[in-house]
Amino acid sequence: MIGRLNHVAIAVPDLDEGIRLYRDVLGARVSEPQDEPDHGVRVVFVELPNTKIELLYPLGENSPIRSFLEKNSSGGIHHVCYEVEDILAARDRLTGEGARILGDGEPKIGAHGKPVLFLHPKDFTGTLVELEQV
Ligand SMILES: C[C@@H](C(=O)O)C(=O)SCCNC(=O)CCNC(=O)[C@H](O)C(C)(C)COP(=O)(O)OP(=O)(O)OC[C@H]1O[C@@H](n2cnc3c(N)ncnc32)[C@H](O)[C@@H]1OP(=O)(O)O
Ligand SMILES: [Co+2]
Repeated sequence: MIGRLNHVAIAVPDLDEGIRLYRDVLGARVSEPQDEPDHGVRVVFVELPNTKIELLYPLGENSPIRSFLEKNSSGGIHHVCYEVEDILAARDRLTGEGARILGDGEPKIGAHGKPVLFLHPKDFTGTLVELEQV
């Protein structure tokens, strides 16, 4: 059911420093920061030949990454995003398997303008999983 790895997300305590590290030190192509108020994050995409790295910085008081950064003060890998062809079919199959969909269970539009869902990290060996319909 899952397809390609769309991105690996890294939460960062300092977005400018994250951009500097990926652009100037590692020599990658890095997008302009974009605010995603529906998701409570500011994001930057690092474009690699085979996938993307999403640098995440909290936006707003209720950012879902705030407590993660409190526990991981240097930042850290926050989630992996797998592509699916049909997000509602994926959701129904996963809920049938007992996995918990985060939020209200309905897809939101993600940073690429496509529907996304998140699965509880405790149901996937401690890793927060995002699904994106492509
Ligand atoms: C723009 C979009 C896109 O790409 O298109 C995005 O990616 S937006 C990316 C940002 N959006 C999201 O992450 C949305 C989905 N995330 C959420 O709903 C939340 O972050 C949760 C995953 C439910 C965690 O919420 P919160 O940190 O407030 O809860 P909590 O501190 O009580 O954590 C509950 C337990 O889960 C663990 N936990 C929390 N975040 C985790 C993570 N990222 N990876 C692995 N484990 C994690 C905690 O350590 C804790 O375990 P212990 O109890 O063992 O200590
Ligand atoms: Co993401």
